[in-house]
Amino acid sequence: MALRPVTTIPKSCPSLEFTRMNNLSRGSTILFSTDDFFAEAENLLKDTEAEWKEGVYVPEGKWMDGWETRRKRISGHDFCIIKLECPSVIYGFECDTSFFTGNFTPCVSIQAARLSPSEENLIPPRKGVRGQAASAEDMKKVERINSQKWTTLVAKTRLGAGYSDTCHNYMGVENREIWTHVRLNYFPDGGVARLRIFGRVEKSIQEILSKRPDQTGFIDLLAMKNGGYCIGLSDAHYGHPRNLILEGKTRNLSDGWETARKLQRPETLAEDDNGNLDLYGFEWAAFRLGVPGSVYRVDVDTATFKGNYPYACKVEGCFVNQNDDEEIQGNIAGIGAGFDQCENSPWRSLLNMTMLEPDKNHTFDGSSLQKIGPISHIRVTIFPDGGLAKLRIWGVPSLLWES
Ligand SMILES: NC(=O)NC(NC(N)=O)C(=O)[O-]
Repeated sequence: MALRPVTTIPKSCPSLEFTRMNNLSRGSTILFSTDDFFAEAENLLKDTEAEWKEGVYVPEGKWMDGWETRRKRISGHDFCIIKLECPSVIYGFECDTSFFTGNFTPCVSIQAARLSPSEENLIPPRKGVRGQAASAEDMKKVERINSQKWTTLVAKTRLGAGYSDTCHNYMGVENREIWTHVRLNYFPDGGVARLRIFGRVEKSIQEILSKRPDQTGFIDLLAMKNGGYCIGLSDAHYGHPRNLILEGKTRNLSDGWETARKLQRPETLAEDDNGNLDLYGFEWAAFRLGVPGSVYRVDVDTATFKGNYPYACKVEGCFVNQNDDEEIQGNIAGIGAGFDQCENSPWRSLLNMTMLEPDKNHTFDGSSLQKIGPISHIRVTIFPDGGLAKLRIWGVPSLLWES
């Protein structure tokens, strides 16, 4: 069956907000917390939405899905230290207080540091057990980290209670330095359900090349762990496109990018006399590659998308000189998305519109890919809607060509 594109007016690019970026809490670890009395700090980093369990109590009190400390009866305040999986630039945070209504932390501040392994070793081994608090001795050890190492990214800020309209508590960050650790300070105590750390991994090209997983010598130029991140999208109703660039196997639909069904779609689908199916729209997501390079293979994986895989997809690339300029990225992300080619669009087709199958990794290389030279950004468009599990852009960093 042939594909017959219909023209749809491209949606405008959503504003370039930090919440579109990777959630760096995935893969991060709690190294220390002053107090885990009601619920352990590890809950802050879970990649699932916070839950409420009506009527469930544990020996310490009400079961809560977050990090909740006891009501302080001594001086001081609670804090925890988080180790990021990779050195990263942080663009913003979300302190999600879901379900903490009478016990949320009234104020937080957030700091970050770039700690050497010997500085990290000053932090005592974590126990992380509900009902316990750090000993005075462990507190002293942590305080040996020079306080000058901690840069305040978010000054003391009041939080909203954990009701659906006030729980999000988004906080932007201007500083673009590279960090290895984050410190969340509660003033003075209480609970937060999730701390989402939005940003991008920053690794040297040498480090990226030293971990080439693929026999062919290609690296995934787009992978989150190599520095790729989302710069714009049309829809993320059930799953965010940042999931496409995560490492590892897809467990279920929540690990992928999934859009809503198109509510304005026709009541019945029709084929014309030549057997062409009328499509009725598209959705797109654009990314900056972690490393600019030439692409040799593209994997489009629909794993676990069985009744909701897209009918077809296409992949485009472009090369932008100032490839980390946030304003430029915001401007190019949605240009000419869908079927239309705008005159001023920098995007070139890498993989022309191709039909997809359910629950399958599709590999495209050789003559299925257009030769468009080195690129710094990638955009995937799906027709008309649905979801993808993973997108892998295998290639050779352009720096290799230059040296
Ligand atoms: N009902 C409560 O939530 N009480 C306490 N918290 C827990 N988790 O029991 C508290 O005082 O913050």
